[in-house]
Amino acid sequence: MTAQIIDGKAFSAKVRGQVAEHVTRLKADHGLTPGLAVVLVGEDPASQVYVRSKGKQTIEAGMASFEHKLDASTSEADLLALIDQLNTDPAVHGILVQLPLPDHLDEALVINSIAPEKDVDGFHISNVGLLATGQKSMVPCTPLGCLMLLRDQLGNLSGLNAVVIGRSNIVGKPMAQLLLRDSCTVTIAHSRTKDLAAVVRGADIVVAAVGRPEFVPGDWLKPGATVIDVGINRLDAPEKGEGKTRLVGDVDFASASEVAGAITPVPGGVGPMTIACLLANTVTACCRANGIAEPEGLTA
Ligand SMILES: NC(=O)C1=CN([C@@H]2O[C@H](COP(=O)(O)OP(=O)(O)OC[C@H]3O[C@@H](n4cnc5c(N)ncnc54)[C@H](OP(=O)(O)O)[C@@H]3O)[C@@H](O)[C@H]2O)C=CC1
Ligand SMILES: Nc1nc(=O)c2c([nH]1)NC[C@@H]1CN(c3ccc(C(=O)N[C@@H](CCC(=O)O)C(=O)O)cc3)C=[N+]21
Repeated sequence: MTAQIIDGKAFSAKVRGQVAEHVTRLKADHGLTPGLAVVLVGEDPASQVYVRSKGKQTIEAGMASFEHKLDASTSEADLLALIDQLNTDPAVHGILVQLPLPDHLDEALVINSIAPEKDVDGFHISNVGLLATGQKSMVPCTPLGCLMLLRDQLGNLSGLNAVVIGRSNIVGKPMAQLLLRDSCTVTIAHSRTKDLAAVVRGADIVVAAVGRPEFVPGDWLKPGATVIDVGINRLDAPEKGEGKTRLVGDVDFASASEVAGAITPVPGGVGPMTIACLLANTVTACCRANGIAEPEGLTA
C-alpha cells in the first residue's frame, strides 16, 4: 500500500485564506485589526526562523504583527513587565512567548502571566484546565492543526483508537485531550511505555511528537492507519552540499508510507498548520475580546 500524502501546506493556505476573510470583515464592519505580539528571548537560530515566518504570515493575513526581540540575558522582571504591557494593550489580541526560554527564566511563571484570553498558544494554566474540562478555551496551535487535518481526512473520529507518542504540555497532552473530546479511545505513550511497537500497532490514528528523527518505523503501524508526524528534526545533509541540512519528522517516512493509509510529510505537514492555527486563534481572541461572534471552523 502506498499512503495518501496529507498536504498540510495546502490545507494551511486554505485556513489562512479563511483567516484573511475574517480579518477583512473585522476591519470593515467593526474597525478592528487583530494584532499578534510575538516575544523572542535570545538568538536561537531555529526560533528566529519561526518568528520571522509567523510575522510574515500575520501581515499577509492583514493582521498587525508586533515583534519583541529581547537579549538572552533579559531578566525575568523585564520580561514580565513587557508581558504586562502587552496584556493591557488594546491593539494586541494575541501574545506568544517563543519557547524554550533561556534557563534562568521560569517558563511556567512567564506563561501564566499572559492574560488567558490573549494566550493564543493555549499554554496558560486556565486554558489547559478549560480544555481538559470541555469548556471554551484557547486551543494549542499544533494539536489544533493536527485535529483539523485528521477531521478533514477521516470525518468523524468517534470510536477510533488513537495513540499519541509524547506527553509534553505543548503537543502530546493537549493533542490527547482533543482526540478524547472527539471520542477517540486515546493512549498516551512516552519514554517509559513498554512495547511501544505493540501499542502503536493497535492504533487507527498515530500522532508522533517524540523529538527523535525517524523514530517510528513502518512495521509498527497497523495497515491503513492515519499518521500525523509532528516532529521537526534537522539533520546534516552532506549529500546536498557542505554544511547543508534537511528536515525529517519523528516517523520514518519511507517505510511508514508503505503501510499507512495516509501520512503527513515533513516539511509541509503539521508545521504550516501550526502557524495557520496561531493566526486563527488571534482572530478568535479578537472576536471574543470585542463581543463579536467568532468564526466557525477556525476553532476546535
Ligand atoms: N510542527 C510543529 O509545529 C511543532 C513541532 N514540534 C516538534 O515535535 C516534537 C516533539 O516536541 P515536544 O512535545 O515539544 O517534545 P518534548 O521533548 O517536550 O517531548 C517529547 C516526548 O517524547 C517522549 N519520548 C522521548 N523518547 C521516547 C522514546 N524513546 N519512546 C517513547 N517516547 C519518547 C518523551 O517522553 P518522556 O516524557 O517520558 O520523557 C516526551 O514525552 C519535536 O520534534 C519538536 O521539534 C514541536 C512543537 C510544534
Ligand atoms: N510558544 C511557542 N509556540 C509554538 O507553537 C512553538 C514554540 N513556542 N517553539 C517552537 C515550536 C516549533 N514550532 C513550529 C512552527 C512552525 C513550523 C513550520 O512551519 N515548519 C515548516 C518548515 C520550516 C523550516 O523549513 O524550518 C514545515 O514543517 O513545513 C515548525 C515548527 C512552533 N513552536
